[in-house]
Amino acid sequence: MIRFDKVTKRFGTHTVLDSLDFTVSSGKHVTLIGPSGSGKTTILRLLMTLLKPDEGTIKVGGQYLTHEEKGGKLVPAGEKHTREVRKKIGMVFQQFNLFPNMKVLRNITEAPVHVLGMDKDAAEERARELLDLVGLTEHLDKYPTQLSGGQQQRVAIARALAMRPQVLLLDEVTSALDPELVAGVLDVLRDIAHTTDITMLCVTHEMNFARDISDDVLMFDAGRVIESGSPEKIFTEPEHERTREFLSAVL
Ligand SMILES: Nc1ncnc2c1ncn2[C@@H]1O[C@H](COP(=O)(O)OP(=O)(O)OP(=O)(O)O)[C@@H](O)[C@H]1O
Repeated sequence: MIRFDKVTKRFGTHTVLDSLDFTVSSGKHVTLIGPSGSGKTTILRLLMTLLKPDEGTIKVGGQYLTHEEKGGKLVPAGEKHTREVRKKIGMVFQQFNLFPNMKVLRNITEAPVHVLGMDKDAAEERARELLDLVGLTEHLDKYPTQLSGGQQQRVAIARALAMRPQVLLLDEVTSALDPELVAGVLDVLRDIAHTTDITMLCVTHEMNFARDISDDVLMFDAGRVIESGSPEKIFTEPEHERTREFLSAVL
């Protein structure tokens, strides 16, 4: 579902991703862990097309994201092509990023109606289902500021799902929350992971979160995946010295 093929990303002379290869199969929940500044968020920003790779290709759902095939050749993608492929991806950010001037229900229906051209009633029906899924049915008529951080993040999850993405990117989604609100958000994500066939790629510093929802954990260091495997393997029997050092610092 996601394929990075020899992706290099530089900021000036700093090579953040160094000929990076990795894949996330359809329906899998994969977590990226690794030291701060190692390039995890850069991977998500590339997928959101907020950044472009300097070298290499990225595929989502079998289609090139930043390139397209024309006359048998691979050329940089036009905006229309990128927008189409990008629609397969939803993202939840650390800082919820809800529209402050819109009530909860409208936060969720806005993009389906105005970007996908969905019928307003159908979008509202779907939004109500999603609010039920994230446990916020009784809050649909409130503004974001009337909700706790955990509730706002659950709205942000519903909003991302309203676009019916095939892939959900989660960037440090619990790190801006007070500790007592983390569990509610994790429960919702666990539920989504277990009851839908959505592909998930998560970046997190919370190892319990990684353990809870991942099929696979990718340990990332100096722009490359240095080790990958099931959460049990990575957390209990890491093979690589850098993984052991990293885990002993964070666990
Ligand atoms: N727009 C940018 N311009 C210049 N340098 C950048 C930019 N974005 C990221 N970087 C640098 O790229 C490196 C990787 O950043 P990134 O945010 O991807 O790391 P990370 O692994 O997600 O870190 P953290 O765990 O702290 O969020 C860092 O050294 C960062 O300073």
